[in-house]
Amino acid sequence: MWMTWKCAVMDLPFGGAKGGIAVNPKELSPGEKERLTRRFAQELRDVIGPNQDIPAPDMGTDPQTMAWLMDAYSMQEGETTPGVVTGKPPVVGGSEGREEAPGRSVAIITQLVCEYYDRQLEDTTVAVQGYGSVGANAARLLDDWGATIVAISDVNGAMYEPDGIDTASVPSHDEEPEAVTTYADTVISNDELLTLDVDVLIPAALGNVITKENAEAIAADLVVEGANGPTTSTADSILAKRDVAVVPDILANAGGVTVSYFEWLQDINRRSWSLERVNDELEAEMQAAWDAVRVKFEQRDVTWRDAAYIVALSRIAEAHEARGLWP
Ligand SMILES: NC(=O)C1=CN([C@@H]2O[C@H](COP(=O)(O)OP(=O)(O)OC[C@H]3O[C@@H](n4cnc5c(N)ncnc54)[C@H](O)[C@@H]3O)[C@@H](O)[C@H]2O)C=CC1
Ligand SMILES: O=C(O)CCC(=O)C(=O)O
Repeated sequence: MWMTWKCAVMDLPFGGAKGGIAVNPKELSPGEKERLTRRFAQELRDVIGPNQDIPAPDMGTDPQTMAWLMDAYSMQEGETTPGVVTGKPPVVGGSEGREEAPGRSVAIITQLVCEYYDRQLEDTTVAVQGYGSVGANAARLLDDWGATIVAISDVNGAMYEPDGIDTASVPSHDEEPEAVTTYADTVISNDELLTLDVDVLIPAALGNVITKENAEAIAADLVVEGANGPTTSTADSILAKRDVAVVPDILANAGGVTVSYFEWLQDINRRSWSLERVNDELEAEMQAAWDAVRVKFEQRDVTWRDAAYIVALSRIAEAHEARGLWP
């Protein structure tokens, strides 16, 4: 479901996804779907071994996991099928820049939304929950671009430095798992991080962390969603009433699916792109999606989330109409 929204808001003609396979499940009969799912789980089990847990998609998965998925599927096909999953290591058909892409898109959108509200990044304080693929890459880019990152966290708690953290010196989840607090002089809890008085809050770890219990206490002016679904719908309404701008996940972290789309293009064309090209094209796609959402935000006087849904749903409706599926 996330992928449908993200592809629609980014305008990507793409069926593949990290952790998914490049078929549209809607085109499969229930029997085919069940057969494929069972075959795939068994193949994955064969590749990673009987005593290993199959990792949940996304959080905790890494490029190697995606290479296992490609291998499992390719064994069935009798040939290497790199386009079947994305997020693979570049050496086996992955894309340069895919790992950093969701964090990069969060940083790009944060910069654009700050510009929109006439806020210079140099004068902007940011707190980031989660210091993994999404959170660490977003924090480091915003730090490079001049923002002051005052708090970052992992599952053990948060590092808090009101004068700004040198994000390059704190290892990300991938570099040294769950190490953030061991590098901190001042440790606060994840709950405290969420209610810090900062300009921008980026929840980039888990879903459902901004809830009706803490929405009144969110002190940031802007929330940019790095994780999928970090804000419950009740909390979303509370934040809207309080005029806290919330830029939704389906736009902000869509760099992941966008570079997955680039990866798929590279795989089916058997041609790899440079990191520079990936980053340039990602920036162009993010700018275009931001512009489309901003236009609806202004025209319809809705929240950023509703504006993104309007863009996505209009494109889906247009595609249905073009196919003649509706009278
Ligand atoms: N990696 C990707 O391609 C994309 C990921 N996302 C979403 O972003 C979120 C984060 O994913 P990744 O960065 O890939 O995961 P990751 O596994 O690289 O990092 C997760 C981070 O969250 C921290 N964390 C875990 N439980 C926590 C808790 N209870 N409280 C605070 N921090 C906690 C971990 O310690 C780690 O620092 C997830 O919601 C994921 O669905 C969204 C789009 C793309
Ligand atoms: O790479 C993709 O296609 C999906 C990325 C992802 O995990 C997400 O957008 O939630």
